[in-house]
Amino acid sequence: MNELNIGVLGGGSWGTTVASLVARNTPVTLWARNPDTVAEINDRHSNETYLPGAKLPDNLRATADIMDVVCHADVIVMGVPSQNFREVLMEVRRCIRAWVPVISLTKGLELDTRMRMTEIINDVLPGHPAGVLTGPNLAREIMAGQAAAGVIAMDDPVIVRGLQNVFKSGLFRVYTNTDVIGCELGGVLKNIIAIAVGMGDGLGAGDNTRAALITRGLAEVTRLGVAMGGRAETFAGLAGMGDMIATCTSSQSRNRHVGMELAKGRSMQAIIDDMFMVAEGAKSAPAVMALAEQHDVEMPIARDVYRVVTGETNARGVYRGLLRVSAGAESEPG
Ligand SMILES: NC(=O)C1=CN([C@@H]2O[C@H](COP(=O)(O)OP(=O)(O)OC[C@H]3O[C@@H](n4cnc5c(N)ncnc54)[C@H](O)[C@@H]3O)[C@@H](O)[C@H]2O)C=CC1
Ligand SMILES: O=C(CO)COP(=O)(O)O
Repeated sequence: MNELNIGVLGGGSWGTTVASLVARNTPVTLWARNPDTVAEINDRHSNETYLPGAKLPDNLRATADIMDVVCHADVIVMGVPSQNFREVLMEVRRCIRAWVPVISLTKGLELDTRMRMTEIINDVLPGHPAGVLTGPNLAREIMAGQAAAGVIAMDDPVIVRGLQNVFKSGLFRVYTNTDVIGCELGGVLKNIIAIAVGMGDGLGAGDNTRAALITRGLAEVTRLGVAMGGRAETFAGLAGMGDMIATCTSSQSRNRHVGMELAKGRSMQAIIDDMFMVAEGAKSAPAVMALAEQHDVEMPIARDVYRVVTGETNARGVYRGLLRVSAGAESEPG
């Protein structure tokens, strides 16, 4: 592969992990806004706050100067949370070079506009190829050297194959896809189902219940995703079912953790106040419900999560409701 300079923006769990993967293939610079994080990555090759115990590659360089990264980058990788995505892109716009692709790692929607991250990229940086790297990829596990697979999705089948080589390595298999909408929505929407599963697990639901929630959750996620322009088969792949399984069953998932805490009767605000990492599902829930309404798609599990997250009801009330609902055909909502 010709050497490309990759700029990764966001020094949290996933930005640092993806930068570490890329460092095996090509030069990479990581921008973190916190100077202490930058110093730790450069001097001690660690990021203990977000990836405790992980040894980062010696050739991973970090900087607190975003222009230092963007002005020289051949590819920009965005690893900041969804609600901060646009403001960081506005900075990127100041010196990004022509036609440099921008790849999102972010699994959320912008609350005010309900936009996906690649839509924001097209909005702020028109003409730059936009894509998403997604799939069942829990950061700490990947840093621990366990095998995983992801998907890179872009409209252009040639560019996406070129960028596949930037991210893939022996233990991180990267597939390509041209369904950007489907891949992106798979990552966004599973977070809400993971909150539902966390609530069930926290209330002592059984393995059968979890399997039912995941399966019916995937069905409603697929319905909205297809209504918004994604392909149904994408939701049966790594970006859909794969990420749904990983997030809904892992004790490492922040979204599932939120559900478990809600099951204790705690308020959303109290839970968020105790977390220093992002749980995108709680943030995106209102935007997802608005999109479901706009596209006339029924999402009963997501709606229940939304009602709990906004304090309209509590996890126990929703769980009792779930047991009362009578079922129709499996192909129907509900
Ligand atoms: N952690 C994981 O396993 C995975 C996370 N993701 C997605 O990646 C995105 C980022 O998540 P994580 O890295 O896990 O979150 P995190 O909570 O570990 O880190 C977020 C980072 O963004 C930084 N940040 C926040 N606002 C910023 C701003 N305005 N300017 C610059 N930096 C800012 C924070 O300082 C922090 O370093 C999320 O959308 C998440 O859903 C996707 C796949 C795996
Ligand atoms: O997206 C993820 C794994 O693929 C990470 O999920 P959480 O944000 O719930 O930790």
